[in-house]
Amino acid sequence: MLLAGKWVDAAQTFGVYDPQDNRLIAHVPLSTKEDMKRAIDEAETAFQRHKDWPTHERIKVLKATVEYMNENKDLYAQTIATEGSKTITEARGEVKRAMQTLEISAEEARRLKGETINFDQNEGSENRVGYYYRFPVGVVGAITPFNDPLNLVAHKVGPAIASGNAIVVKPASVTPLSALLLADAFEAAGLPKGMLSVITGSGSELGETLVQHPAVKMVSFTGGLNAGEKVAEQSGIKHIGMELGSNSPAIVMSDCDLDDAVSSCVAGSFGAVGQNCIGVQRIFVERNVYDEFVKKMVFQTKALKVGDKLLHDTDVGPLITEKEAMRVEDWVNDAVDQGGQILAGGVRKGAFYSPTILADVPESAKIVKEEIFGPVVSVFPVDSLEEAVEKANSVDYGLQAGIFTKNLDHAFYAIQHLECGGVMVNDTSDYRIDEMPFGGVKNSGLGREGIRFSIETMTEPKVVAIKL
Ligand SMILES: NC(=O)c1ccc[n+]([C@@H]2O[C@H](COP(=O)([O-])OP(=O)(O)OC[C@H]3O[C@@H](n4cnc5c(N)ncnc54)[C@H](O)[C@@H]3O)[C@@H](O)[C@H]2O)c1
Ligand SMILES: O=C[C@H](O)CS(=O)(=O)O
Repeated sequence: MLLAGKWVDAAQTFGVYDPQDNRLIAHVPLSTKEDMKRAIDEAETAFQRHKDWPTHERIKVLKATVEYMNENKDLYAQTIATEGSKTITEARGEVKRAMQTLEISAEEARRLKGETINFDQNEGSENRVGYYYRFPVGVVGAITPFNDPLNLVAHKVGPAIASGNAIVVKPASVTPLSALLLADAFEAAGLPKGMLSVITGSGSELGETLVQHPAVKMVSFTGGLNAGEKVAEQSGIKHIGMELGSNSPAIVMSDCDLDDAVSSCVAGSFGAVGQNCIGVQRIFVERNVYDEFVKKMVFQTKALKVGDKLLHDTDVGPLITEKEAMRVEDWVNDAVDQGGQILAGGVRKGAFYSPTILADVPESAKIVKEEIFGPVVSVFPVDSLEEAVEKANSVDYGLQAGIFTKNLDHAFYAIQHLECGGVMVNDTSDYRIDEMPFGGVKNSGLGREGIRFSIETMTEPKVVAIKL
């Protein structure tokens, strides 16, 4: 088989399929542990060779990468929409964000600095001057999920390159093409050979090799809790960044703009087919507006167009596999068996699952306690903000949360008491700009992404004290 200009044994490849119709769209290398080790060794060699790679050159490569992506943005969008679940409209949005992520990375490269230290604050150190500066850890190992196959890879590669690191990426096996295209852009932009490698294949097979390799000094993982726990166990004494799952709540108070809350919750629950770490999964509505809220949300949800991802007026595409759609169906049926009511949706057709609203679901149900990662949201009436916050906090995740209210006291109570990494006021949890600190507490992860924050985990401070 001819693959990327090289003849390879077909057994050394695996297929990438469009989840919409199971059409084979590409073959990519089924890399081995030896391939991963070779990529890491190349990364280490490249890092050592380019330790003095000047910041202005790093900025130039990042900016040239963005230019290349902009010239090919239709190809990038088409690839995201074809290999993944996103509609073409959502995919175009992701390409724009990925370019922005790399632009911010170039800016943060310029801002990467240390500080002077006034040693004379200590008696006996009056004759010392100095500072600390940040230096790159060396080789970063990155493992990325399927749902944002371009921007979440950019969120690792951008800061790594900006801070002078080499990086080896293991993308999700179902959506590797976007990561490979990103590598093409960096190559076209003149990134020195070996500074970035994308190694495709099985996560469990290659992930262990990547995170345990002694040359890998920082592990940056984004994915589900199960895999994240394995990566954390395997990594050992290394810098580690964990961006994991969630089960995000929205609180709707009666004093809010209800129409705004409804439209935001519909978008936040069903965007990207709900395969979104900060998607809305639970909505707590103050009882005196609960019926009106539910009626309006059901109406808008039923109006969503589910269908062909590549059509511009499609709102919701397929889940990433039919198997995932069947899992979502099972979780909904489990909730119904426990007394839950389906107010909208609840219908599966192949990999498609209609946007679903559940009511009267017991709080002990799996679909309330765990991460559904699908187009299903559960609504609950509450009698007070305190009750809403207590219920919002009653899961083992804490990534982001949203509260709709015009009352500042309510907003600041929620800000103070919600256990999570981000609180959005008058918006849902599904809000992020790529520069802000992003991450969660409890089982939602360790550390923060967002370019400047990623760079901190990919660099080490070194103190310099000069005795005069
Ligand atoms: N917090 C965030 O920023 C964020 C962003 C996107 C997705 N996510 C989470 O990711 C999950 C969905 O993505 P997914 O289905 O691709 O996740 P996943 O955990 O199944 O896979 C994520 C990555 O880990 C690899 N992997 C799987 N098992 C592994 C192992 N044992 N060792 C090493 N690597 C392994 C996979 O190949 C993939 O590249 C959801 O839980 C979602 O919330 C979190
Ligand atoms: O799925 C989780 C993503 O990190 C959310 S976003 O696409 O970056 O906003």
